[in-house]
Amino acid sequence: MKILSAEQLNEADKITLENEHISSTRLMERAASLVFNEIHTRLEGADIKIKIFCGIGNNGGDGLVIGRLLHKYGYNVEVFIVDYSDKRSDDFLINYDRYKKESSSWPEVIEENTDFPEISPGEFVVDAIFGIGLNRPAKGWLAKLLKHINNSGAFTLAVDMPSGLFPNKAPQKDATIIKANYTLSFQNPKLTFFLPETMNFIGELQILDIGLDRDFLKEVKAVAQLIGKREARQLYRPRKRNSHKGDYGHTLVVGGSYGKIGSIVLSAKAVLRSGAGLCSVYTPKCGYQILQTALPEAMVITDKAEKELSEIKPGLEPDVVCFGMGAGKSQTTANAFKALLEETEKPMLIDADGLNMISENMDFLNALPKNSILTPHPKELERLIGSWEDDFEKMEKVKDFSKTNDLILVLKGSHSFVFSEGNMYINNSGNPGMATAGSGDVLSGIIAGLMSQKYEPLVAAILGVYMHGLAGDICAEEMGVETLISGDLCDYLGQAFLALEKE
Ligand SMILES: NC(=O)C1=CN([C@@H]2O[C@H](COP(=O)(O)OP(=O)(O)OC[C@H]3O[C@@H](n4cnc5c(N)ncnc54)[C@H](O)[C@@H]3O)[C@@H](O)[C@H]2O)[C@@H](O)CC1
Ligand SMILES: [K+]
Repeated sequence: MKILSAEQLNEADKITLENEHISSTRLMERAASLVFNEIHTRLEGADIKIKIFCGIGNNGGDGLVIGRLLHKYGYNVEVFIVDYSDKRSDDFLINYDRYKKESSSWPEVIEENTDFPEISPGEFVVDAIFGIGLNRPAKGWLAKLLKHINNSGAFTLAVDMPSGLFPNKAPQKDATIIKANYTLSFQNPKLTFFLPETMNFIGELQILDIGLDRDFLKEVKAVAQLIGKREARQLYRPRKRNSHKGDYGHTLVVGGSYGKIGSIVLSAKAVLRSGAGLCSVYTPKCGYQILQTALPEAMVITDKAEKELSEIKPGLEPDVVCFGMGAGKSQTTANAFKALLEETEKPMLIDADGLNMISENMDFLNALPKNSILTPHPKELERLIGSWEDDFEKMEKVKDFSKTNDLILVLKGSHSFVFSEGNMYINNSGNPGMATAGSGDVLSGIIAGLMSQKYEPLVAAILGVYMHGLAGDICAEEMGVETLISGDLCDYLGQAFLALEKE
């Protein structure tokens, strides 16, 4: 699904009105009716107190339509106009009048010195103060009102966006923002919903298709692509009946050091579980028995050194090399890594200490085969590209870094991001249970395993990240988020592939 900016959504809005020959009031009625339907379906006429806070722009107009419909269906609803400016939008005014005509009660106006209405924890609040039109932080009494709603403990539903959040820029550090339990957003998700600093304001997210112009939406260049099951399924290639293990490639996992052999056990297991035909592991001597015992399906080749990688001479030609997990970053290992980079021509996957060694020797980037994949977590990323002011600056820096160096970057996080050629893909699977030791080693293995099966590196990265999250989701559903450990992610990959294929 495409993630669009406020400007693009406004453009889509305009084009829809022209092409469908409808008024903006009609479009507002359509969008807000969908919100009403969602509320009505869930509340089923319950006698719960509903308070709707409407701004004076079109988000407020939506709120008034929702209020009118709830009123019509007999709900116990109170509407408040948050009167922060006299620049009321036309559709706000039309719906303000309609509300007054069709409902028995008039909305209450909240201004600078008005006492805020009391809100109790059992009530239902609809936040229709600001949507994508927010152009500066909420200040003064307005900020106090947002805090008052947040402190009430009431269930809060945000219309289009939680008020106070910008769709495509970072909020100020001390900004006041509605902390929604649920967000019903129109047509396309907004970038801010997926960034670490702002994602927690959204609560649960649902996108409502308000029927904006299909052709425009198809053509417009997305700010980013959100990768869900539908998108992942399109990337997946089922196996042919008539095939053998050679068709699925040979992955070489290189890494491990004394005390950190577990990391490559996890990566190699994920390589095989994601469908690679063969997996070899190159490791210091101390890893030999551990690997052969823990993972008899993998072949093991050892370095001449006992406890660290000193010279990477596997004596085979793999389809893909997956490097770095548990490798350590001694000078000896760094030299061996540099030599490996220089000898390798096919795109590689670099993780963990491989990334740290690059950060300490940025010239290694020149030797990295084009289209290789780097999989940093935020700390590793900071070592690679330096610090950033906010999430939006971070995204721009990563985009530039991946473009300049001709590589694919997977930024791991609650929503992992994949960057390639100036494009951005946001993963929508996964859960907090996956914040556990070794989860990244499994991800590297999955992506490398897919690369060895001749998935293009970018496709392997996007699909791999999705499958990793999906395995985690299935797993968490069965065992809970606390209990999930990385080995489980490998074990549940099979169920994830089955779930991907199922409608
Ligand atoms: N674009 C679309 O396709 C559709 C949009 N609709 C609704 O329209 C909304 C956007 O409406 P608007 O563009 O009128 O914008 P909003 O209703 O989000 O807010 C706009 C008003 O607030 C003012 N403002 C912004 N930040 C402020 C601040 N911090 N303090 C005080 N005033 C501030 C602006 O100058 C503007 O007058 C969407 O979020 C959605 O709810 C829907 O009605 C249907 C279709
Ligand atoms: K809102």
